[in-house]
Amino acid sequence: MKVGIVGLGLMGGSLSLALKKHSKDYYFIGLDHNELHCSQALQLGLVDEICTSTEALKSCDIIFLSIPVDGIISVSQQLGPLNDRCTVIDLGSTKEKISLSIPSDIRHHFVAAHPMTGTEKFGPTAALEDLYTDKVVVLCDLEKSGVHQQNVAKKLFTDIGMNIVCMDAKEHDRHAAFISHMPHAISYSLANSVMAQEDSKSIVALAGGGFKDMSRIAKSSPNMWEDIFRQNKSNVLEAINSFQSELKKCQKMVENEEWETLNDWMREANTLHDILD
Ligand SMILES: NC(=O)C1=CN([C@@H]2O[C@H](COP(=O)(O)OP(=O)(O)OC[C@H]3O[C@@H](n4cnc5c(N)ncnc54)[C@H](O)[C@@H]3O)[C@@H](O)[C@H]2O)C=CC1
Ligand SMILES: O=C(O)C(=O)Cc1ccc(O)cc1
Repeated sequence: MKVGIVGLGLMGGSLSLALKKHSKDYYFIGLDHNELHCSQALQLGLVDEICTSTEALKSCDIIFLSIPVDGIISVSQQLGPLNDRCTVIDLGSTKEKISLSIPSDIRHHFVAAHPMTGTEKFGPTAALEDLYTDKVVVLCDLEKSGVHQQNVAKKLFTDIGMNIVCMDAKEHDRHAAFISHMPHAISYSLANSVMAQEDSKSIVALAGGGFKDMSRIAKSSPNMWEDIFRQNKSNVLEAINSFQSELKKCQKMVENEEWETLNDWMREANTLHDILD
């Protein structure tokens, strides 16, 4: 089975490691516009071969697009005619613009997927063999994918231990804005607001677990997140608005010394972890 991976970073590299762990029958061809990432991917054994154009991927059974979400749209427009059995799977964090932008003559080759797992690290050296194990992958607008392509994607994600959830791309993007994209916007804001007030010495001396937990994802790739905020702009703005209104509530309760109301508001927030844990 020949597998092409466009984008040899955290997601593409981890996928290669997970598939290799599951079976020895895969041969990986990698494509990445960063030469250092290509040599690191070869060195780390993430790919067997590097190619320099999408033309060389046309003989692959499966092609993964694991590059930032605007890149996914441009590459999918350059792929051109594909052989009948080829399945193209994108791993982008947004789904609606991607699903709608794939040229209609090759739309059935595509499966729009979002693995709900990742880290704040990026590049080939961030790849992890178990990143996908026991995690959820959302498959979007699956009725637009060919039957063969649906089956290939479902089998592959199941083989690496993932649980599949299906929904339409529009619905996905709204959920993702609240549960994933807004938390990243908040973490970047937290990091910048603390750095604007505190010098690095005090941050190092005083940073406790809570601050470290909340600012971890502020280390995430700006290139990746710029594209996500652009593609999911209206949902992200709605999510930020709703967060701002909660923060304003907190501000007002402290300002007006409404301690009991504040206590109830925090008790309500505590119940999130009855759902998550
Ligand atoms: N980082 C995360 O936790 C998650 C990321 N995703 C999605 O997965 C995709 C990949 O993200 P990561 O692997 O984290 O990023 P990454 O930054 O670790 O890797 C991306 C790789 O693609 C290369 N690249 C970028 N544009 C390219 C292009 N046009 N042609 C060829 N190579 C190109 C970069 O040089 C880099 O090696 C993104 O669409 C992201 O939204 C999805 C779930 C989680
Ligand atoms: O590092 C974390 O906790 C993340 O939340 C990573 C992440 C980033 C982007 C996604 O689309 C999904 C997961």
